[in-house]
Amino acid sequence: MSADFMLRGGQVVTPHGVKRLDIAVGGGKITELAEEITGGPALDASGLHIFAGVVDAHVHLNEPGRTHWEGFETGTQALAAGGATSFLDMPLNSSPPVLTRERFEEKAALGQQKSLIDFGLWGGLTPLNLEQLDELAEAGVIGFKAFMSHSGLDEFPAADDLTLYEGMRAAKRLGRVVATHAESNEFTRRLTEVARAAGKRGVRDYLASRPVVTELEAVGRALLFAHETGAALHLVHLSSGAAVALAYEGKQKGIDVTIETCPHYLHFTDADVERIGAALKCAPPLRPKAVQDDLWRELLAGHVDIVGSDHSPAPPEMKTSENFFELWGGISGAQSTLNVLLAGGHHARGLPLEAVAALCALNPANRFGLPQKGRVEVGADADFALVDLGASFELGQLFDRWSQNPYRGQTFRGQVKATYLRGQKVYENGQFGEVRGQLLKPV
Ligand SMILES: NC(=O)N[C@H]1NC(=O)NC1=O
Ligand SMILES: [Zn+2]
Ligand SMILES: [Zn+2]
Repeated sequence: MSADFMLRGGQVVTPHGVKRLDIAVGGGKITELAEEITGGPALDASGLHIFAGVVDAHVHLNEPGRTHWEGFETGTQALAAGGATSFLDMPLNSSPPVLTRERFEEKAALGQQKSLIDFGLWGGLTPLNLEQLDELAEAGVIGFKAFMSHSGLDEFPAADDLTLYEGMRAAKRLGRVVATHAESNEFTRRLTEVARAAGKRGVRDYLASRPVVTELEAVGRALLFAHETGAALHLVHLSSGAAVALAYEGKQKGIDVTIETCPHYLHFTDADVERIGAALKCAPPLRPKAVQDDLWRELLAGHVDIVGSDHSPAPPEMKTSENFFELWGGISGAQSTLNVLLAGGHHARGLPLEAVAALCALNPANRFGLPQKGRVEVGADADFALVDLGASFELGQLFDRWSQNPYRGQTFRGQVKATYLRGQKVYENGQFGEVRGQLLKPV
């Protein structure tokens, strides 16, 4: 196929290392990678690193039903500005949540109208919809998301043990992954009740109501069920090095498990929650520095598979209260995953660039059945994030729905200059292209 254009002169971050390569793009795909490709037209990428577009496996865009919290338009602008070319949307906090084929089709249609980048949809696994998992798989969900503790929304109830176990049996049969929010319901609910009954309402009281042991207990149980059912398990947003270590032990014993953490656990600590407040409330909560150090150690050892943003904004009135327990739990981070991995990972801790690319692009694409995504290789989609690796900057221009973004004003080294989706420019210098995303189904 003749090329539509070339990207010339860039340092290309391939799964096999960083190389000075030219890239030819034709029909939205990468058609050739070579040290020198002649012909034109060409874009000059000299001085830049070319990463595969980020595949953000964990995003809440809340449309339909809670578009005013965050929707496809602003949410995907933020993602694209952060170098993402695809994302996997969670079945909540859109309302009603994606528990049936009908809700899947509804959200898929909205995304195809409004999303700037490609997207897949998670379906829910709750006690309400065990009977609908087959139709969701047939419709094309990436996998099934279950909460092991209260989700924050009564319309998406937590999966009790039997629901989770039966859900995993079904997922195994259907060839889909089960993703779990792993915090113990028993533990977190009781600790919350006791604290609130005693009139506690501060940041430290909230943090103390969700200690690491509540995460470890749930991770252990999810691993047990995955072991017993043979299901593929994806542990979302692990917040502690100990939880990663426990899950990695399970993986080494042969459990089919992947391990996710989020940029906020890598970039912020409990001390930041005290300083910044509501914008950093999340569950599981941010941890002390020593726990964060453990988490980085696990990540640098290669025990973390995926870094996803868990972007989950809410309107300011839900992020404003004298009582920290009453605030919405969820962090706005769609735009800054690469920044955190490049500054905190590559520059500060020596994380190789191909490991950065694996964590936020290649590994999620592989895990969730998207072989055309997440890699700069011939035949893959021409999805790129063009990065000025040496540029230090203050993150000021944020495109997500609300201003309560804890990354505002943070300084990073490693800046996304432009993003290409299937060969089309979707973002450059604060401006967005006319591109529209397509629905991704796992193969
Ligand atoms: N419902 C929802 O978005 N919950 C997310 N927010 C958060 O802080 N943790 C979550 O799981
Ligand atoms: Zn969660
Ligand atoms: Zn989430």
